[in-house]
Amino acid sequence: MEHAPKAIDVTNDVEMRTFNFFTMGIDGHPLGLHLDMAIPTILNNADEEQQKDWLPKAANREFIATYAQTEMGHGTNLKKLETTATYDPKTQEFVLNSPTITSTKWWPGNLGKSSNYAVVMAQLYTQGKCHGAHPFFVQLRDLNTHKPLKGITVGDIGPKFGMNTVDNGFLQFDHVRTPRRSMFMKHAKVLPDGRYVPPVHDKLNYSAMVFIRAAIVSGMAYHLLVTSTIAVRYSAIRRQGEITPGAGEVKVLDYQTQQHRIFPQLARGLAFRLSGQYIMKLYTQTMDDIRNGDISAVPDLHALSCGLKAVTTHHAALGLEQCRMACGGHGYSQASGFPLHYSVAVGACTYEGENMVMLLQTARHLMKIAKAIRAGQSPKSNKIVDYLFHKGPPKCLIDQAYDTNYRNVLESFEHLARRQTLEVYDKLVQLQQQGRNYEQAWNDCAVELCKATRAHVRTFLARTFVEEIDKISDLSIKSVLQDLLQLYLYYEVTECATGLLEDGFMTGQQHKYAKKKIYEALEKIRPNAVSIVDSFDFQDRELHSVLGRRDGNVYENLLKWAQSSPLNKTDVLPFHHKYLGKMMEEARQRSKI
Ligand SMILES: CCCCCCCC/C=C\CCCCCCCCCCC/C=C/C(=O)SCCNC(=O)CCNC(=O)[C@H](O)C(C)(C)COP(=O)(O)OP(=O)(O)OC[C@H]1O[C@@H](n2cnc3c(N)ncnc32)[C@H](O)[C@@H]1OP(=O)(O)O
Ligand SMILES: Cc1cc2nc3c(=O)[nH]c(=O)nc-3n(C[C@H](O)[C@H](O)[C@H](O)COP(=O)(O)OP(=O)(O)OC[C@H]3O[C@@H](n4cnc5c(N)ncnc54)[C@H](O)[C@@H]3O)c2cc1C
Repeated sequence: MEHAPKAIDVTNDVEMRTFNFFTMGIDGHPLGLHLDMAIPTILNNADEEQQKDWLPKAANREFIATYAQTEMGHGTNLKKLETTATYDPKTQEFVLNSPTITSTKWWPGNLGKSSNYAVVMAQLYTQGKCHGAHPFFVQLRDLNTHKPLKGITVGDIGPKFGMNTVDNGFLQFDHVRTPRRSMFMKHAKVLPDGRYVPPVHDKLNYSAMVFIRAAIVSGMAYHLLVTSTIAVRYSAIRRQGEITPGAGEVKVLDYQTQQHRIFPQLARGLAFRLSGQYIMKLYTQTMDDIRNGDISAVPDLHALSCGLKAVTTHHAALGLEQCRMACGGHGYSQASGFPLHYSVAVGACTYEGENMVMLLQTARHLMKIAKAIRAGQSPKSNKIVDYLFHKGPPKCLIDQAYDTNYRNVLESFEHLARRQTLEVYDKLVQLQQQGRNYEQAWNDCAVELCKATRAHVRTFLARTFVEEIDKISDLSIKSVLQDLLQLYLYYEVTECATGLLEDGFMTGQQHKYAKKKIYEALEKIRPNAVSIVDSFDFQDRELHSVLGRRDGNVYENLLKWAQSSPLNKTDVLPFHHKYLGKMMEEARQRSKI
């Protein structure tokens, strides 16, 4: 029986339970976009009167709304969205139109068959001028018959890589009229006579995307912790091969390679959860500030949410695949749950802002800071980026005898982020001095810009993990989490080793030291591994996995699962005699000739 120390209550909180509702619900939940994007849009973009009208009905589920922004021809470049909303002052209505095939709204979740309302992002035209993409709250289907309203063509976009129980849909408008007040009017407005009133910040209409980007960080934590649970539990019952000849087959979890494959995903899951809580708090605080007229935190929130979303989704996608591969053949079965979790999780690398584009958004923010640093300005007491202004130690100190609170490791991450940020900034300047325009220079530095963002986000994730573990008072829990923290930090050191070795900051000896600390951490985590994942208290139904069952009865239940397949309802299927049986009979006849 695996060692069972005290449970660790890391993810057993309401939010993660809520997340499960969202995420597992996303795979087939008709209210997914209603809850995740339509309601946040109403909360942050509807004025008081609109909120009074729409919010109670939305919360009461008197209708189902989606978030229809992406079009067949454009997802990233919102400036080029083609759906138009043209104001008609005579009737005080907007006319929504899909002028081209590529303007067809394409991808919105639950649009195909479930939703009867949508937040529609459209280019706003009034008094002959285009004011860019703005959100409108539009009814799509009759509330009683659920039939599409006049001028609206809507349907499902067909099977996808995953999430095939979500009716992602398409939507076309043929000069559909909607009242002036269907435009979200908290930030920008169009007056009855057609005059446009601009918002205090032209990106406040994008807040629903920011909410999801922030929420996705915890979402990725959830996916990593779920799949690590499956992989750890299965690896603790699966026996295969011997370590000591003649001593009997070992649990595959005793192989160092198995630990090196799974435990870092566990550690990253915790790291992402802690940063996920931070960014969600920053989102909530920023939305409150905006309500009070203070938009100062908007750029920080945008930059951090884009970077965290891109990094955590990427690592979650890789980590889930590692957990699957660690479970051998049964990991490839639908019975494992991995296909479901993976196909839901990896969608987040694309939706809510494709990862490359998100990394580059954060890089825009970093380049502004680099410019200020090169201009000799001092930091503006912003804990997320202040370290970039500081001069860290000239050499890596991770192998010093005492590294209180991993200060030396954090300074290594800070060094890499600082160097990468400033070097790519200097290259940007140099290319422009050589005659390239800014946009071309930017594109020629894009890969290095993405690296700067990754290094910056790594620093944030690591610092947050260290700070949050330091706050834990229960020493038995703290010691277990410190093992995971040690693994996380030194694993990240090896992951960015090229950057640390490139300028001689870290030595090969120190890289070897980092690896030693990883192997040490793996050994310390091994006896607690099953208890750590059990402490997450995921229900078997959440895991969707025969391999990850809490009772560990994999083999009996794997056979039961297989036998329940429709294919096994009868011993001989009709197709046999119709095709294979006939083919073999004919072959036998031919061989007798
Ligand atoms: C009950 C509540 C319980 C709590 C719930 C939490 C539970 C906790 C646990 C976990 C929850 C997990 C949930 C997981 C989620 C599952 C559900 C998922 C459903 C979602 C399905 C998918 C939906 C979609 O995909 S919606 C469509 C998404 N599309 C995009 O993201 C488009 C990407 N493109 C853009 O955003 C923009 O085009 C751009 C940013 C790339 C470029 O902007 P643009 O204006 O076009 O041009 P640019 O010149 O680059 O920018 C100009 C300046 O504006 C700044 N800026 C841009 N965007 C923003 C912004 N959003 N905010 C602030 N500032 C912005 C930019 O930095 C530029 O500034 P600068 O100063 O000039 O640099
Ligand atoms: C599962 C799922 C659910 C979705 N749900 C919704 C929804 O509910 N509502 C909604 O409105 N949308 C939704 N989407 C659409 C999603 O938001 C878009 O797919 C996403 O924004 C990317 O846009 P795109 O698909 O047009 O790709 P593109 O923007 O065409 O990008 C294609 C490729 O080009 C690269 N690229 C594009 N622009 C740049 C650039 N400036 N610099 C560098 N590289 C660039 C990208 O990195 C990407 O690799 C969903 C998508 C998926 C997969």
